[in-house]
Amino acid sequence: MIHTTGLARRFHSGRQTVHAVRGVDIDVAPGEVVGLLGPNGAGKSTTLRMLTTLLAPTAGSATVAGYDIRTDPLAVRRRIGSIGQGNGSFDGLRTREELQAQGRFYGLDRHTARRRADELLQRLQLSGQADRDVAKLSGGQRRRLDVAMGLIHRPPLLFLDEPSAGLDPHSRSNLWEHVTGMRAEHGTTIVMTTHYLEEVDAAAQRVIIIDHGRIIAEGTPDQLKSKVSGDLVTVELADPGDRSAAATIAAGIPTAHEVAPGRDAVSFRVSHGDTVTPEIVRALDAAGIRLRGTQVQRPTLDDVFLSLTGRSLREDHG
Ligand SMILES: Nc1ncnc2c1ncn2[C@@H]1O[C@H](COP(=O)(O)OP(=O)(O)OP(=O)(O)O)[C@@H](O)[C@H]1O
Repeated sequence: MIHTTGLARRFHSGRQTVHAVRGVDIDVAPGEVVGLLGPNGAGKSTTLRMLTTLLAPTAGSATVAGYDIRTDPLAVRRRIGSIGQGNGSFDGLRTREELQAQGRFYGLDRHTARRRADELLQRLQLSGQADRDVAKLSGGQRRRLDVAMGLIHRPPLLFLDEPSAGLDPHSRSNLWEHVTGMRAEHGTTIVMTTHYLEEVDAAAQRVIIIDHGRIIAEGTPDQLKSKVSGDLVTVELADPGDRSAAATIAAGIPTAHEVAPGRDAVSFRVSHGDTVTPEIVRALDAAGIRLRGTQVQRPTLDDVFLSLTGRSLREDHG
């Protein structure tokens, strides 16, 4: 669905050259949901703007939905939906009309455009605004209309650049419900960026981590997390006096590392916490050590970024 080779973009600002994207190779298969993750200024939006034909690359090549972004940008545009940062809607129309006009623009007949517009207005909680002037919508309502505009023609490939920005939690969850529904029903391919790591984690099958205009890692969220030092397993002891004996048993587990006895618990890292937990519970039980509980904490995508770069994504995004 997407194939890029050495895709790059630089900008000249004053005397300086900014290498926003420094040659990325991206392959996305039909039906995949891929998240682009990286700190502010990493090059995510620039990459999406090239793939959606809004910006010409300065080097490299890309085909999107079967067409070359350089030679066939119009063919690309007809096959994609794009919900970008700061998409503007046109003023002067009412909300429903605007959405229907967008559907008609993409070749839907009047009846289908109307039906889908009403469905999206309802899903994105804009039914009450259907007959209001677009110019009179609040910021959040306009944002939801932008989202609806990107979805009306049910594109086989959807780009979402920070789709949740400016949406309240309720609208955000409606948006994701609709997007995942589209994928389940129509096999929509989705490429997204979001600052909400939990959204990438929950929705993306594959994550591409970008930093300083380059891809520094990619894989499923689980693959990426398993490259980090592993899951944190904590066993809580009924008797704090058992902690050194428990720590010795934990240290004996193959692959266990960073064994840390606490006041009334012992924690350690292993690559697969869920499989190791029953093993340590059995070993502690056999040694007569009683437990109050166990916990397995999976690393987050932020831990992954931290281990790759020494910086936290959250430092940028709050
Ligand atoms: N039109 C432009 N002129 C000059 N520099 C630009 C331009 N657009 C982007 N840049 C620079 O290119 C780099 C990458 O920007 P980009 O917007 O792609 O990052 P991003 O990963 O999407 O960040 P964010 O998460 O903040 O949206 C930044 O250093 C940015 O300042």
